[in-house]
Amino acid sequence: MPSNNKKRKRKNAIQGDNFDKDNSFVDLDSLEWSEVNYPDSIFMGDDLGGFLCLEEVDDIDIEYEGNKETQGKTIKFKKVKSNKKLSNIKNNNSCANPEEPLPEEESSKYYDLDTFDENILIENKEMELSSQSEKKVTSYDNFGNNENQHEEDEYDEGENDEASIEDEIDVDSKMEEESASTKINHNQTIKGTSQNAIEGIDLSAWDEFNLSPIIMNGLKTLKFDKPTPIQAKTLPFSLSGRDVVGAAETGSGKTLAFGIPILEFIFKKEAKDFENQLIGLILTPTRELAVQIRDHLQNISKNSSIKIMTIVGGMAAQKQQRLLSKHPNVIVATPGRLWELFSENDAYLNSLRRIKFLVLDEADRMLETGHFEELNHILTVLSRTRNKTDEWAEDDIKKKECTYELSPRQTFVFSATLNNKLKEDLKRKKSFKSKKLNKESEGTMAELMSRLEFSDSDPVFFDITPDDAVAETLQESKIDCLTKEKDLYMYYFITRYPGRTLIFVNSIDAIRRLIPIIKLLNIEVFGLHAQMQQRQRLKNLDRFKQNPKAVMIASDVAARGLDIPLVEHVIHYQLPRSSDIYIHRSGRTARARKEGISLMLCSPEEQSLYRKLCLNLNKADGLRDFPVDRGILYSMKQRIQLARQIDKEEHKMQKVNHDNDWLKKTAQEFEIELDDEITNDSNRGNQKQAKEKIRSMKFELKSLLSQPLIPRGVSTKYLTSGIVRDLADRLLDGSSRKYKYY
Ligand SMILES: Nc1ncnc2c1ncn2[C@@H]1O[C@H](COP(=O)(O)OP(=O)(O)OP(=O)(O)O)[C@@H](O)[C@H]1O
Repeated sequence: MPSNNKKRKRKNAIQGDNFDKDNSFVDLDSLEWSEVNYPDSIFMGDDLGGFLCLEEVDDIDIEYEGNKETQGKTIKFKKVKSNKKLSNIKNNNSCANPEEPLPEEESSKYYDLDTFDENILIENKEMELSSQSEKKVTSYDNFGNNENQHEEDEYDEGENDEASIEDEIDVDSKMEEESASTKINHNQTIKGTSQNAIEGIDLSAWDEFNLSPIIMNGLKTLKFDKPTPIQAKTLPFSLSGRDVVGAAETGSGKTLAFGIPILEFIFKKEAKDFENQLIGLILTPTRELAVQIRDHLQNISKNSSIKIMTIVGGMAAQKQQRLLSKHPNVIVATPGRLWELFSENDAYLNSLRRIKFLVLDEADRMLETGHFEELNHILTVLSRTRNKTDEWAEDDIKKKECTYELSPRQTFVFSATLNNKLKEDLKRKKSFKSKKLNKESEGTMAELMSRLEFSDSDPVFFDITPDDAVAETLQESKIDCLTKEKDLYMYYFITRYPGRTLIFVNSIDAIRRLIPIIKLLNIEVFGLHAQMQQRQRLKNLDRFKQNPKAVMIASDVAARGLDIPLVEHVIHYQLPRSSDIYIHRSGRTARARKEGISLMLCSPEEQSLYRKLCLNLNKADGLRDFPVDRGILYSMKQRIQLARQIDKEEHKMQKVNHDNDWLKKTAQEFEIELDDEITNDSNRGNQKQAKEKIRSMKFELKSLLSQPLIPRGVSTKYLTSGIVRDLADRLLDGSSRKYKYY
């Protein structure tokens, strides 16, 4: 054992288990030891004789050397290669160490999601996963396995997934199949689809745009009888070749405002002119949004031979490489993965330089940490002035001369939240063309705009965001309550107004704390945050979409752009850090002129943030108080308290089990016989008691849940004046579902 007075634990020391035997012997002190965490109770009271801590090391094999007499006397250590790392990561993801549930106060501590990009966390983990699985795939290749094997490995992340999710992730595979099939002549397609098109929908409002039959059929099938205001305003310009910057409320149809001109450009051409050419690049801040945009564009161009693909992190890079080799016409991407795949490939970089359309969706979010660096690289590649100037010189980007003439490119920038300063500049037709910017402009929208190198000296700018920046059909409200009462009011709202509800929190710990409690209360609930595997994220989204009464607890990874059909309510369990986040979170409901409620749960500690938000949102009078029927709160409180208690006890038990398992395993490895006292085996009786307690509490909760919620004493329901009361009343009598379209 090493001489530094520390006991060390050997890990992965099973001979012949995934080990590469060709490695040579090593000196143990030269290895990367890492400290082992163990429960404090383990060595309590022992005379540890100078013991400091336990350390472990991965990928070491032990060999015993010597002849018959001396066998086992000499130990040698070999550094070996193991593929256990991948399975460790997988295990860590699928079964986190049980911990004590966090108290509300703690789990409500803020991660500043304006600056903290969860994607970076997951990206690192996934990069590791991805490179591991790629290595695995490559090694299969060496053994001569066929491509089907790759398919199995692509999402090698543990669980068996349902077909629906496979479908969702795998729409890109359809591109693969389609590109292999005979190319479709667009005129034939038009004939085919018009026969299937839904009759009886008047599309005359679209006539002025003279759209191709494929898109008209798509609009008909989707029953989009007229353009939304942002579409009506921007299409005449974007279709005639102008650059456009558009700001419009959430859910107002911005995707087609930038999507139609790209598709139209492709459909107006002969298939042979574009079939292998990358025409459009759409950059988005999140993966789910990229997948959603691709689906939306595919839906509108059904039965055409257009190839639209997503390039996003969290999905197998190998597969995305393979799809890229099929020459997509439109790529919807997150900047990070796009840069990862394109930066080392000159052919890809050249195809980027030739694009005819560049779109930045949710442009302002792209400025945030985690996106801007890669976006910067991409814009440097796309820059037309780069070869003539050293203004944007960047060491790590290959400065290859373009040997061909760059064709004109249209640029579209869209968001629901462009800042006021930028709007002012755009209104004043301030030119962003390659102007020198001062230090303060670094990383701002102004810098981004100048980097975009619009073809227009003044891009067309439309700002149709309402004064308070949220949809007219959104009813905004708040409940003032103590932090510890938030669970109760959340439960009150979701039971009193059942409907598809998205609950936003500011930390992943809060998601982990709330999900089991809501589950115990018999409500179907899912989580969505960036530390989740991409596959699990899509799966949860899919399930949430399928159940009209489901609840999803999400971090702000779900705040931008996601178009989930009929999200009726958004709850801000914790206040958003900025008014932009508030707008995007709330914008997950009340989309496409449908009604929706946004409810803020505001604790006393959040009051000053609340006032700032109202100021920025032009809501001098604040938000309306949501009417609460206090009569039934008492019975709800009992349920919530019981659910929280059960959850706490379950965590406690899991933790004891987990510690015991760890201890036994460790002792086995060291061949130490453990005392009953230490292993907690003597506590078996306590464990049994705890189980019994949980069982009886669950029984009690079940009985409470089966009883109707009866108001206690006289109902003290009070209703505030105005629209929220009206909406709450209408929600109660079920008459609020009026679906209006533009
Ligand atoms: N012309 C139309 N008529 C009716 N519905 C439409 C029309 N255009 C788009 N929609 C629908 O409106 C919804 C919102 O559209 P979209 O996702 O493009 O909004 P958005 O403005 O990009 O929102 P966000 O800012 O939240 O990303 C979608 O379900 C879309 O199918």
